Amino acid sequence: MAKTSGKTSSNPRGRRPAAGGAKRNAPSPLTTLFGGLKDLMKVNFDNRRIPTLIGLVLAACSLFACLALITFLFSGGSDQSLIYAARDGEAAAELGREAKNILGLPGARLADYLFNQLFGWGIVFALSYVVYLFAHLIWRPRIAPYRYITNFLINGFLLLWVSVAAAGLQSLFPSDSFLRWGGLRGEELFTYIYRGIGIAGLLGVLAFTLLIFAVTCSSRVLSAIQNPKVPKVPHVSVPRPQVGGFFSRLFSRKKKGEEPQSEEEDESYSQDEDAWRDEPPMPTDDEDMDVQEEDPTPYVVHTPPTTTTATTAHTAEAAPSATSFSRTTTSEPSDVPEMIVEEAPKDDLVEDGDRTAPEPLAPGIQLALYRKPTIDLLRDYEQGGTGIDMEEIEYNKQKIIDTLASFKMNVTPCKATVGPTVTLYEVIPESGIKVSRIKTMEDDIAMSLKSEGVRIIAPMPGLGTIGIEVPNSTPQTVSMRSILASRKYREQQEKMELPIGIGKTITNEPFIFDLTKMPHLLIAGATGQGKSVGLNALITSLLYSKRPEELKFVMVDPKMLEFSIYEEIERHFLAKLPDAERAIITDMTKVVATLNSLCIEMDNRYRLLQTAGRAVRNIREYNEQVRSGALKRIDGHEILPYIVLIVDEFADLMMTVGKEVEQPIARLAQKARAAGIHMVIATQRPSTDVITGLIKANFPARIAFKVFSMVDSRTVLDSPGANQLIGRGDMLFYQGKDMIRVQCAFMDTPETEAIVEYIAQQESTGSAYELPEYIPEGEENGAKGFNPNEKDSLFDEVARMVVQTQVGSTSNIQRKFNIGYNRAGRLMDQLEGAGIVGVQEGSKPREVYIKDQATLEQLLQKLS
Ligand SMILES: Nc1ncnc2c1ncn2[C@@H]1O[C@H](COP(=O)(O)OP(=O)(O)OP(=O)(O)O)[C@@H](O)[C@H]1O
Repeated sequence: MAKTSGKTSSNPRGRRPAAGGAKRNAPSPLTTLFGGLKDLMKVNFDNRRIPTLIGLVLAACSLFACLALITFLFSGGSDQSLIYAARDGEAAAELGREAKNILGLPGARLADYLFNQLFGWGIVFALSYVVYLFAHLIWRPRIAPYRYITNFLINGFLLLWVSVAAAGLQSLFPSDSFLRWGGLRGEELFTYIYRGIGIAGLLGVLAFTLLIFAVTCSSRVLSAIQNPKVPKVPHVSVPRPQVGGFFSRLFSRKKKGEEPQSEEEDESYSQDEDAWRDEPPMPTDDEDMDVQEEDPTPYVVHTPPTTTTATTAHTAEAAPSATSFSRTTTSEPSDVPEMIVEEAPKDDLVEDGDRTAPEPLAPGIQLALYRKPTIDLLRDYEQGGTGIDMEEIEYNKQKIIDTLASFKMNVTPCKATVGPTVTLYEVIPESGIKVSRIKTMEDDIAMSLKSEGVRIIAPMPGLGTIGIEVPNSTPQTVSMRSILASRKYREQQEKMELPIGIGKTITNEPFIFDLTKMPHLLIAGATGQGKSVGLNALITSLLYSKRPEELKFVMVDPKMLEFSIYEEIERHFLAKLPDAERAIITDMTKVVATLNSLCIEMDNRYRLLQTAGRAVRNIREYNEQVRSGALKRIDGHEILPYIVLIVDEFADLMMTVGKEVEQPIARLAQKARAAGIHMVIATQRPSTDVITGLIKANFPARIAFKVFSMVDSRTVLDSPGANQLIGRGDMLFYQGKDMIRVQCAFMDTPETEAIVEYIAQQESTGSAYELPEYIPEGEENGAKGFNPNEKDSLFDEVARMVVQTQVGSTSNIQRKFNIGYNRAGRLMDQLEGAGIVGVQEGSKPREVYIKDQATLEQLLQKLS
C-alpha cells in the first residue's frame, strides 16, 4: 500500500502534464491500476466496508485456527501418523482411519504446522494479534496505523520470547510429547543462542529482554523501579466496573444493550479517532499492555485508621474519613498513583435538652416564658446517610478520564468528595493542557455519564486542581433537622446575629451564613426547583434562633398561599402597617407603602442610634447597650428587633408596580444594614427586566436554584453554572467570591405547621410589630393637617406634656408614657399635623409652637 502511494505520488493527480510531453508522461498501465486500486480502497475504507470484510475473513481464519489448535492439543498425538502420512503423500484412507481433530485432517495439519513447525506456545501471541486485528477492523477501523504496528511488535516479541523460553524448557526437561513447546523455529533460535553464549547467557538474555519489554510497556513497572519502596497496606478488593481490556468493555457494552444499532450511529462514534463518547475509547496499545499485566485483583482500597473510628458526637471535629484507590488506568501519569475518596463526616448532632430550659431573663426580654421551637418538630429524612458507592465512583472516574482523553486531554484523578447529592471529582491535567478547554467539556462528560448536569470548576480556587461535579445516582435528602440540630449551627447561633442554616455543602457540612453579613439576599430559580422550600428553610432557621423581641418578618406573598401558614405567628414574629388588616401582604399595591414605611423605619432607627451616643453605630451595638443596661428602658430604649423583608415572587411585583418598588428597595439595600433591616427577594424569572442593574448592584449575595438557560444563570450569578444544577434543592451560593454548591435542606408543610403552632400557642408581644405610617407624597399636605379619626388615645395627654415641658422629643414621649418607639413617633407626627410642634430637624428636639396650656386646651377642643 505504502509502495503504491509512493509511485502514484510521483505524478500527483490534478497536475497538468508539460506541453508536448503528454505521451512521455502518460501513466503506465501499472500506475493506473495501482491508482485505481488506491481510489477504490480509499472510498471503501471511508465506507468501512472493506475493513469489516477483511476483519470478518480474519475472524473466520482465527476461529478455524483456534479450533484446530485446541483440539490438536488433545488429539494431536493420535493424528501424528496421519499428518506425516499426508506429508509423505499417502492418502489418509490408506491408513484406514480418520483424523480426530475437530476440523479433520486439514485442521490437524494446520495445527501441527502452526504449533510444531513454527513457534510452539508462542503461536498464542500470533493468534492474539489476529484477534486484535479483526476486532479493530470491524469495530474500530479508524485508530491510528501506528497502533497496529505497536501491537504487532509487542505480540511479535512475546511470540519469540515465549518460543525460545519454551524450547529451552523442553530441552531441560525432555519428554516424549508430540508437542514441540517452542516449535521448530523456536528450537532453532534457542540452539543458535545457546551455542553462542551458553545457558547462563541465554537466561540473561531472556531476563534482560523481558525487563526491557516491561519497562517500555508498563508505567507501573517503571515507577516500581524508580520508587522501589512499596508501602505495605491492608487491602480489600472491590469489584471494578467498566475497567479492563477490550473484550471486557465490549462485553459490558453488549450486556447493557448499548451496541450502536445502525451504521450511522456507529459512524458517529468514529467521527474522531478516539471520540467514543458513549463508551470509553478502546484502550490504546499502552493501555492494552498494562491491562494484560494487571494484577487480577482489580484495585486496592487503602483504608486509613480514621475511617474505622466510632461515630461520636464529635465526629465533625475528626478528620474526614478518606479512602484511597490505587491507580487503575494508564491514562494517569505514574507519579500520582492514587485517588482519595473522601466521604463527608457524619452529622454531628447535639441534644435538644437545653432548648426547653427557660432562658435567663435579661433586660429587653419581655416574654419570659417564651421557648424557641424544639428539634423534635422537624423530621429526619436522611435515613441511611450518604454511603459511598465505590462502583459508581470508580465508573464515573473512569468515564471522566476516558472522555477527556478522547479529546486529547489527559488528566490524573486525585480526589473524589462525596456529597449528599453530588460528588466532586478533582483531577490534575497533564502539563500543556489549557484549563479553559477542559471547562468546555461539561456537556461531553454529562453525555458520557448519562447524567443530568455536570459542572466543571476550572481551576478549583486555591487547590491547583480541576473540579468536576457529578450528580449521584441516588441523591440523599438533607433534612432541616440535621442542620438545626448540628453542633455547627448551635455554635454559629451564638456568634451570628441572624444565622441561617440552609443546607449542606458538598462535604456534607451544614452551610450556615449570617444574613446581616450578606446583608440582603437575592434568590432565583425556575419553577419547581426548590425556592419555596429554601425560603421556608430560611425562615425556620431564624425562628429557631431568635425570640419574638429580636426579630420581625415582613412577608410579601403574591401567590397568596406560600406564607399564609405564618399568619398564626403574627403577634410574635410579623410586622405590618398600622392600617393593614393582615400582616402577610398579598396585594401588590400595598407593597409600595410597606417598602416606604420600612424606609421611614430605617430613618427613625438611624435617628434613634444617633441619640444613643457615639459608641452605637448599628443595631447590634444598640441592642448590646440595651442588654447591658447602658441604655435604659426608662429613657425610652428597648431592644430593636431585626426586620427581615421576604418577597416570594419579585417578578410579579416588578410587573405590577415596577419602578415604584425599585427605588425604595435600592434605598433599603444601600442603607438599611446598620438599622437591622434585611431583605430576601426571590424570583422565578431571573430576567434582566426583573433583576435590574440597580437591584443586582445592591444584592451582592445570591442563591441560584436550577434555571433553564445559561443566560438566566448569568443574570443571577454573573456566570454560568445554575443551568447545570439538578433541581430539587440543588443550589449555588454566591457572594461575590467563589460559588459554593449546596444541597438545600428539605422540610415539608406539616413541619412548618407544627413549628408555627408551637410558637402561636405561647405568649406574644400582643400585636404585630407596627411599622411607621407612610403617606404618599401627593396626599401628604392634606394628611399633615390632622385626621381626628386616627387620633391616638394618648394624644391629648402627650400634647399637654409636650407644651408643659416645651420639649418636642419622641424619646421623651416614649419614656414618659412608657410606649414603643413607633407609637411615640406616630404621636409626634400627629402633634406636627395638629400644629403643636414643628418639623423634624436632624436629631434635635422639635420646636414647640404652642407655648401655654390655655391655647392648647382650645386647640384640643377644636380637634376632638
Ligand atoms: N431541598 C429539597 N430536597 C428535596 N426535594 C426538594 C427540595 N426542594 C424542593 N424539593 C422538591 O421539589 C418540589 C418543588 O419545590 P418548591 O415548591 O420549593 O419549588 P419552587 O421553586 O418554589 O417552585 P415554584 O416557583 O413553582 O413555587 C418540592 O415539592 C419537593 O418535592
